Amino acid sequence: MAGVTGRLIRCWCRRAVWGSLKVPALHLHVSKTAMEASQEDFENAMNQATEGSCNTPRPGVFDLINKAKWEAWNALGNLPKETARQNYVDLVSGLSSSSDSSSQGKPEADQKQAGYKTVVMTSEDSITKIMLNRPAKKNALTEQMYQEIILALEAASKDDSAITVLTGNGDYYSSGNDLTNFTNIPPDGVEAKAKNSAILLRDFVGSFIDFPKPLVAVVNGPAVGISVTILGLFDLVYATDRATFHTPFSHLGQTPEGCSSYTFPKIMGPAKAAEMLIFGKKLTAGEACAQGLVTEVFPDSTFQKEVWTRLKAYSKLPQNALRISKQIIRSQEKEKLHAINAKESSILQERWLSSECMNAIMNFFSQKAKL
Ligand SMILES: CCCCC/C=C/CC(=O)SCCNC(=O)CCNC(=O)[C@H](O)C(C)(C)COP(=O)(O)OP(=O)(O)OC[C@H]1O[C@@H](n2cnc3c(N)ncnc32)[C@H](O)[C@@H]1OP(=O)(O)O
Repeated sequence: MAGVTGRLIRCWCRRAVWGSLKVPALHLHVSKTAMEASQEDFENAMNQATEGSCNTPRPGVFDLINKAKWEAWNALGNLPKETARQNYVDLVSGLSSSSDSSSQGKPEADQKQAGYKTVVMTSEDSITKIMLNRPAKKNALTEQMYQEIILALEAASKDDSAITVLTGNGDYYSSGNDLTNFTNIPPDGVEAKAKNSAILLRDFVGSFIDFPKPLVAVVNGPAVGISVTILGLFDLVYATDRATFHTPFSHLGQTPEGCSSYTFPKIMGPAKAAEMLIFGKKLTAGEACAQGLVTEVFPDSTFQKEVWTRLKAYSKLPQNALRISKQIIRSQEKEKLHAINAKESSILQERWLSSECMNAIMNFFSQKAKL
């Protein structure tokens, strides 16, 4: 903790608390089919799609395993970001359909998809589950996690599942943005960092706005910050009675994102939305349900069983009808949501450079101030 605090104070002296966001050109050549691809192929494709072309020093001659991995990643060369992402998604989607055909007679088989480091993506019973997987850090969202969730949603949108679920591993759903995202200064400066983070935020929220199938949040515990705001973009939100919903933006010198400046007043009315988004009132699961943010609350002891039984039944409904109904509803205001997302992201880009925001983050790390 002393190291983190010292680093933050040094950053503060330089008027910044930002981390180095990797926004390199992304490169990937995928020539194998999904069935031919190995775990290492998936890892290299994922590296390429999230981190860009090989950017680490070549391992020493005796480090045989890492040297082989490095050479495979390096061999992928240079491709534009969008191509790298698309190639990764094609590889993963291909795996999903080939696995489905090869596992006929074993329809219950849980198809775990390779390559992700911060989320676990599985498909079973026509449901694709994306599970946030940093339980020791309360599933706080790192930059890599935002990027992997974007990729996972893109893959889920193309696989043959009927429903997609986002949930968390461990006692938290998510503690929101990982505050260490703000701790290192990149060589190109704090303003560039803020700009790149705003782009990542806009892309992340945009992938929820555009998601074409029914999207369900299985809120397995407390939720904070952006993990709460994006709930307004889900089709169903099931919560354990242990969950709480907290958007402490003013406490952090920040402002609402995830389209919540629009969706929350619409869902719960302006007064209740203001209490959450401006004054940081934390809601219990029951309160969030009464205000329309949560669809239904379940006792923690039976939460997983009841929710998955419900979702399995829903996933048997005709898939095209599910998808088309979702799209009719979303199409009413998709453009508006994108405009709101862009505006919220651009306002946050400014807020992240403010002394209010920097002080709040330093406070968290130096004093271990809890929300
Ligand atoms: C691309 C950028 C996009 C940005 C989009 C913007 C989004 C805005 C937001 O999301 S605002 C919300 C930000 N979140 C917070 O401020 C939460 C901060 N965390 C806490 O207050 C607490 O950790 C807690 C209340 C969530 C949980 O408290 P508890 O006592 O139960 O647990 P610990 O504090 O001991 O947590 C265990 C370890 O996890 C680390 N951790 C938890 N949350 C975060 C986080 N958001 N960022 C960074 N680290 C987090 C915590 O520091 C502990 O680590 P340690 O074991 O190494 O000490």
